[in-house]
Amino acid sequence: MALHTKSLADAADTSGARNTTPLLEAQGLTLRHSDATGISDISLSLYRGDIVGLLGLNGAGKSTTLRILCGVLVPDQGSVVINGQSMSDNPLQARAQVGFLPDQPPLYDDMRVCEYLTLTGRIRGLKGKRLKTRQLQLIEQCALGDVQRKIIGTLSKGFRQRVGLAQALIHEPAVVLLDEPANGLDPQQMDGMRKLISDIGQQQAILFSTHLLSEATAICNRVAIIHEGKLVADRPANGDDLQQIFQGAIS
Ligand SMILES: Nc1ncnc2c1ncn2[C@@H]1O[C@H](COP(=O)(O)OP(=O)(O)OP(=O)(O)O)[C@@H](O)[C@H]1O
Repeated sequence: MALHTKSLADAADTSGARNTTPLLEAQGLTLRHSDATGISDISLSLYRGDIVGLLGLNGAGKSTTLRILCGVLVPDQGSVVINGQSMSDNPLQARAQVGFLPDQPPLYDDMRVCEYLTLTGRIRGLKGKRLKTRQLQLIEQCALGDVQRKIIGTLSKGFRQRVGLAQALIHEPAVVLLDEPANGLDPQQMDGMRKLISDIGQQQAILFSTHLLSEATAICNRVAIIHEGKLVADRPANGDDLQQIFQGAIS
């Protein structure tokens, strides 16, 4: 796994990606919930080929950050630009370039998997041959072939996550945001999810949240540590000091 992690980091670093415009640029994001919790002054950039783990404990602010980045929440302060489109000035154009898998996948339990992918594709503006092609690609990529005719409500947690991921990817977004995609999966399903994230991260930029440092270092080229609403580190995932930094931040 260490070798795999290194190859991902190298792929991102040797592609010249750092010389290009970020696919996602967040500056000074601040949001206070009614009870004064939330996030404060979070800045983050993602480039093509980045797979970044947003690592933090329960309540650290991971979901709040991801929801702001995908345009579901509006921050009190700060800005988000997705592939050159400002989330505040051009929200439709910016949101069209983001795929989001929330912590609870937004599924319709009484639909079949293939019907759901048709629906979510249409919502994202796909139709005709393009829609059919993307459905077929995602059924293969997310290994949904055996369940494509099944009712979503009958699927296991792992397959529900895969369907949720497929809806996040259907419009080929520049930026993919995943809120604890491996949560509740068994080790085999977790391996499958990691492989999927590694595959899609080659062409896009991915930010996913996790509680686990091991999860982040397994597939990411960078790890951003969030604690009590603040970003306390943003480092290469293969840095020897990550464990120490994470322990220091949360103790
Ligand atoms: N809608 C809301 N209203 C009030 N407080 C909220 C709301 N959403 C989140 N919070 C609070 O903001 C803080 C950050 O929550 P958030 O869900 O972003 O954390 P998280 O890192 O995703 O946590 P977890 O790992 O448990 O999902 C927490 O203290 C949470 O209770």
